[in-house]
Amino acid sequence: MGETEAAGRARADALVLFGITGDLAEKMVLPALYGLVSQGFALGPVIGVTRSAWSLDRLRAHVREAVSEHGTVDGGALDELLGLLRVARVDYSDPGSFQSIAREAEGCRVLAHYLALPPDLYESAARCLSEAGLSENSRLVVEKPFGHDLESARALQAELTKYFPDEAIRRVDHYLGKESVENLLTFRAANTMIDTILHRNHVRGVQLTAAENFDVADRGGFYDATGCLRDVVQNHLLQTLAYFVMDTPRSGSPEDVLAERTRALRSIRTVLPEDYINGQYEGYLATEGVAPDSTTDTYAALRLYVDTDRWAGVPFTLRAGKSLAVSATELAVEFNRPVAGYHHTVCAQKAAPNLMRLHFEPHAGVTFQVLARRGADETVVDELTNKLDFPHLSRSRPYEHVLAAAVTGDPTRFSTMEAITECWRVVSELLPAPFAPISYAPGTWGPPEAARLTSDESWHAPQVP
Ligand SMILES: NC(=O)C1=CN([C@@H]2O[C@H](COP(=O)(O)OP(=O)(O)OC[C@H]3O[C@@H](n4cnc5c(N)ncnc54)[C@H](OP(=O)(O)O)[C@@H]3O)[C@@H](O)[C@H]2O)C=CC1
Ligand SMILES: O=C1O[C@H](COP(=O)(O)O)[C@@H](O)[C@H](O)[C@H]1O
Repeated sequence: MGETEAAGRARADALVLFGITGDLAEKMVLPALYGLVSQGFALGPVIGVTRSAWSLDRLRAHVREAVSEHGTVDGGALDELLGLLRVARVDYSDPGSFQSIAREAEGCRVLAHYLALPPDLYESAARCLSEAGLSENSRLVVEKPFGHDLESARALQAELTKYFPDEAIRRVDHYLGKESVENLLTFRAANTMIDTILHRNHVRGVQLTAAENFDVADRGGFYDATGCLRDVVQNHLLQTLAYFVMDTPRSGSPEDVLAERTRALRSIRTVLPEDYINGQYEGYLATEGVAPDSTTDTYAALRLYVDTDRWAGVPFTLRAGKSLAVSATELAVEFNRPVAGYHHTVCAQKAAPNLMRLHFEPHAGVTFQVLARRGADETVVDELTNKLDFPHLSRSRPYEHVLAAAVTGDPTRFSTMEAITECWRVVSELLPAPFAPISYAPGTWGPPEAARLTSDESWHAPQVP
């Protein structure tokens, strides 16, 4: 292992948390740190970095409140987390001020710097860390989004690698921390009967839906500059798809998993504008922080193809959106219909196709939908479904995995630069949006026009209990 690689992989003695006072920290990062401590994860000091003159007591009160808001709290674990906290005050225009971090991290050898900051601060934070001598032997973890398009992602990478080697940079995509998403690979690789039929010879189409039944709420400013395609499709959905279509890696080593996942992304064809539908829910323009004439997408649907021997020619349709009918994430595999001409398949040809639905949220599991003869009349079939729950996968909290990996150095649960480059490339023809979004009513499934992207002019609505 070379020196920089060792630095990129070494376990961090301390977590340096930029943006500890912010929204993401409050909603995700702090509850996840509590979760890790309560599970016995060996977490070192957590150095909260802020521009404000927060005392340690104030930070502890903030963390206590953030953690308590997210469910029942075990006093012992919370006290343990509060005991790990330290606070450092910085000024992003003064690299010298970053010595405050060095003082709090005294005695620590490897630092994991987690930037839960607005993305336009990544570069100055990385530069100040470097100038303060805090980049050596350390890791830089940056939140999403990584760039706004292919060009800006490359520019950001060029800036960050001036201060941290690529091996020491981790780019967060919390879907890579979801066990139900990782299970796509396990489920296929471990079940040969399933893996065998997941092939262009048997599959008519695949649909991936990530629906949310709530609106952009108080994130109008962020969302209006981002839109649905950039917010969840370019990253979360493409990474999920990669887990589904990738070849089984030779081993579970980070090198092998990352190489196959990236190879899968590379094999996704760039999406053409005619294979894209964008939408905007009615009422979006009245959201605080949204431009009155905004054309930002709150819904995106697209059709793409995966150019591998296994998947060539199979249409994959992806859709995501806010203010839709339900909140659910699901991947539905639609199998070929039976051949025509046999009396016992006449009804079956018109019935629903065989489906395998892989549920990620709200409850992980798999549902099989098959046909069986109804009774005396051999030509009549019924649709039967059977669901297997994966309750242990539903309980997973992705930020716990992301933070644990930030500390341990495991790169598997992050996006590589190559993967990010491929993801931006896949949607590059859709940025900026080639047409204005189609309006849709909140609580529906988005623009009906998107049905034309699917193999049968209809989407399989995700199943929710
Ligand atoms: N919020 C969310 O739900 C999600 C957020 N993300 C990503 O996480 C990151 C953080 O997001 P979020 O927590 O919402 O961001 P916030 O706007 O809440 O900002 C986080 C912290 O950054 C510091 N900060 C904010 N603005 C400035 C500024 N102009 N100059 C210097 N410091 C500033 C503040 O800390 P202080 O003043 O204490 O220094 C603030 O508490 C972003 O990259 C975002 O894209 C990703 C997924 C979801
Ligand atoms: O990154 C984001 O993801 C969430 C959806 O995440 P999930 O784990 O709840 O599926 C999305 O709501 C948000 O807009 C986006 O920024």
